Amino acid sequence: MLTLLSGSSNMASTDAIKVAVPLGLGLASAAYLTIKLAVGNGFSIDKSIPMVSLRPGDTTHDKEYNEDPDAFLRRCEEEYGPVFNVYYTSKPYTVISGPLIREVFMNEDFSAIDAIEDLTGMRTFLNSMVKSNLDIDSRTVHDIVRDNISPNLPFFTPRIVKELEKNLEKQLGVCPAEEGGKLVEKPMSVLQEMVANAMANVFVGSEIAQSRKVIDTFITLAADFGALLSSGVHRTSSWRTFLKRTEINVFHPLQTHVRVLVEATTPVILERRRQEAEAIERGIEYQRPDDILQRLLDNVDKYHFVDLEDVCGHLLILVLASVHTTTDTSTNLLYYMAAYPEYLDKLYEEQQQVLDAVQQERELLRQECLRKGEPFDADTDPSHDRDLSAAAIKRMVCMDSFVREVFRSRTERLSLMHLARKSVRLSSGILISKGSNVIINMRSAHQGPDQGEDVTEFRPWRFVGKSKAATKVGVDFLPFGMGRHACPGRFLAMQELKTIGVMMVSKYSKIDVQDSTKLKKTLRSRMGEPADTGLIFTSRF
Ligand code: HEM
Repeated sequence: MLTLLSGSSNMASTDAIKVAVPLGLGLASAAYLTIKLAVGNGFSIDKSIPMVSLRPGDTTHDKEYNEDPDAFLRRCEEEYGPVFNVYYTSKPYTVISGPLIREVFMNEDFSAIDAIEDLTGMRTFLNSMVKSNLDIDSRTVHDIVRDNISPNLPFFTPRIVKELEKNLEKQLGVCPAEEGGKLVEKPMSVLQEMVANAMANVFVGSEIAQSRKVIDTFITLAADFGALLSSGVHRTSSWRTFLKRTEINVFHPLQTHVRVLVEATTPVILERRRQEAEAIERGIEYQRPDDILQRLLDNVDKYHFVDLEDVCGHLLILVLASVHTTTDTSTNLLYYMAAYPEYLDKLYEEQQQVLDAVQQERELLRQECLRKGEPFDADTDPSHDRDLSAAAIKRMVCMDSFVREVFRSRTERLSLMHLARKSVRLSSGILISKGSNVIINMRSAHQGPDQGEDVTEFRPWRFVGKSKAATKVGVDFLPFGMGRHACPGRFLAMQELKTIGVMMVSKYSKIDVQDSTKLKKTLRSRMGEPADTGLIFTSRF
């Protein structure tokens, strides 16, 4: 049986660390975008790869890119074709565009995790929270999500909806039109509470999720992690990097969060064990709590965990991958709703139509039950007719398309770098030599011919009727990567994002941006970049 606690408890206060570089594991590349680095491995040795010309006075391409990423990349593609070299964030990258992108994601010799590790030393930080699965290529967290979260979303959805609703009510509530609505200067903090509580409920169960300390850990972990990471990457020499990594290895600063989770989970696990033993003694079936913590405890051998600290460390890696990414994108979704108010009523109408249809179908089932003299069950209980179930949300195709279009429009144009572990020759004949870095031209993917018309415009119904659900990854949709390493949490993330969207349009008829001059910049903000203007919400009723 799993030992609850090991003897060691390397701890250090993270109080001194105030700098926040928000981060999710899968989006470590996004964190990378927030930091400028002056070291690199050099370009591929293939001299046929063209180098993009620099503007007079520029020493890297950063300035030109940042002024207008689309215009810069269009120029590069027109002048040099699909593969070209740039200095981006002061670092040498070979940009891969169009159909060749697939060859990067489908070839295990290109490693995203190596590229991130090379830049940030992220593994040292993650490994400071866990004791097993320390290999850089470990798939454990991926497998935990794939095996336990994605297939069980319909069961988790009612809890997610309840938490999102409760916290939206608590944080925002009624915003009367006659009072001019309610200004929220930092909408992200509203979403943070909603998402952290929903995730906590799924990950550790409702009892532990009631702990304010646990919720705070879910919220601040990404910031603390980002702070450590950024202090690790502002390095000028390998000596400083070595010192930083040694410090992490010795003091384990993220252990503060592990301790919080261990302390909160220990009494609950002991009580669960007591109840299980009692059930066995009485010969009755033990109702296993349905959360990820319990599933991990039940599969200690499968995932090679060594003790509860280790289980909690893995849960926190999951938190890192999920809470901030989902909070950030749902906040951004609200800014899109503010920017395109003309679409909100259609989204509201869609949800009413779907819920009406579900209600009618359930009414037919009820009549059938009455005819047969059978009692009502979960599928027929009238009090759940208008629940935002996973099945109901799935039928809201306009909302799905809206969210996919937000991702298509917002996603950073150069992203998801990969390091070549071995030299790779692309089908075009170009050689990406071992140790060099490639980066994906998202513009070519997200504004390519597959996207239909007006590819530079926001067209929220672009994907309706096209069998391109927001979770469907491919070379035409890369916010979650693709191939073997594609984000396994996207099903949960999308479920939450769409639920948040549905709740927002049903409760609020209008979302206005506080300072409309800042709106355009906010829509294209990078993952983790705080919006510097608030939102004004007006209740629908
Ligand atoms: C809007 C929210 C999210 C975005 C934009 C996002 C994006 C990404 C991206 C771009 C990757 C890297 C894919 C690649 O290397 O090709 C990734 C990986 C990952 N994501 Fe997410 N993610 C989100 C939410 C989540 C959630 C909710 C979870 C967990 C429940 C999660 C768990 C993971 C894990 C475990 C990986 C590593 C997969 C691997 O290396 O095999 N993500 N994510």
